[in-house]
Amino acid sequence: MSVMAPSPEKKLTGLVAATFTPFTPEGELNLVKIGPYVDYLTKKQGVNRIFVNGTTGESMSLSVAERKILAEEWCEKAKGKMHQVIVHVGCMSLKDSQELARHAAEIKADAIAVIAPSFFKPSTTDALRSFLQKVASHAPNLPFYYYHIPSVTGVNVLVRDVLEGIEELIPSFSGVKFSGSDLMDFGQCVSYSQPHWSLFYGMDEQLLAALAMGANGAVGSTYNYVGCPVNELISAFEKGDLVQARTIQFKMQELLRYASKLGFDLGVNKQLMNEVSGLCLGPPRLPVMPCPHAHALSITQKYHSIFPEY
Ligand SMILES: CC(=O)N[C@@H]([C@@H](O)[C@H](O)[C@H](O)CO)[C@@H](O)CC(=O)C(=O)O
Repeated sequence: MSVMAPSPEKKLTGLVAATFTPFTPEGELNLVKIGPYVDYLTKKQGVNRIFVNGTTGESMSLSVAERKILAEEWCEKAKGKMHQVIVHVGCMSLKDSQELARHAAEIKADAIAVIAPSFFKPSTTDALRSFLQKVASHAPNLPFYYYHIPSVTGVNVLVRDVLEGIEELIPSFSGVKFSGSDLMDFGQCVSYSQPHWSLFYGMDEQLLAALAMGANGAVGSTYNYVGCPVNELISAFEKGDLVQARTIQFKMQELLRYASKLGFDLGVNKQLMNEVSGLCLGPPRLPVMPCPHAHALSITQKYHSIFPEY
């Protein structure tokens, strides 16, 4: 199989929303919501890139068949509207991950990402690198991102070590979605990064620090509903207006701090999105619990008091 180097004009930058998976009240996929969801992100949130079937999308609670249907629908509805659709294909099983990688290539996704398996965890960095290589090789022409999220996977390797000579192993390697708090490791990844790679930061509450460290952009759940202010944060940072960038980051932190006191988990996060967007994306899937109504109202009020203009 021939391997295409990722084209520089497709280099990922800016804000990427990690999408929620729309469910019916009965817990089945609710595909009719995906078209309006894409329009909401592009028109109301100024977000033109999506990361689907990730943590926010509850990928690990979905079947392989459901993940394929979702990936297809996201790619279809995003056509001509979104700049990029990245499909997360990581699973506990290597075979399932490879199947999803091949499928992502078939449906012409723009890129794939893979999380570390977390039931049987890779015992060494090399074991993780081998897993990633075996998945990437099933979609050799798609840009490939390693998805680091140690708070969820418990796989706390240094990403910089994962990157050592990685293009010899994975020629399609294109960067990292770094959802960890270790900014030294992140900085070392930036320092080692190749010009065509993208290093995306995924702890939304401290994006500004990652931008200062050299992040090319951000992937996160909150960009579903704070896309506009965070785009302003990035612009302010690029203009060197740190006071304005900090003001926006602090507002986001205030919202998340408030929500955390009420137990900010995926169920609460999804309900906040439902309230703010009006999209009715349904409840989360068990074992994630739906958000208590009173909490959702209280956090939504806080959102509107912090971001009255949106
Ligand atoms: C643990 C977790 O869910 N992290 C989120 C963040 O966006 C997170 O919700 C945010 O920083 C608030 O804590 C993302 O990194 C996850 C993500 O991008 C994804 O859905 O794949």
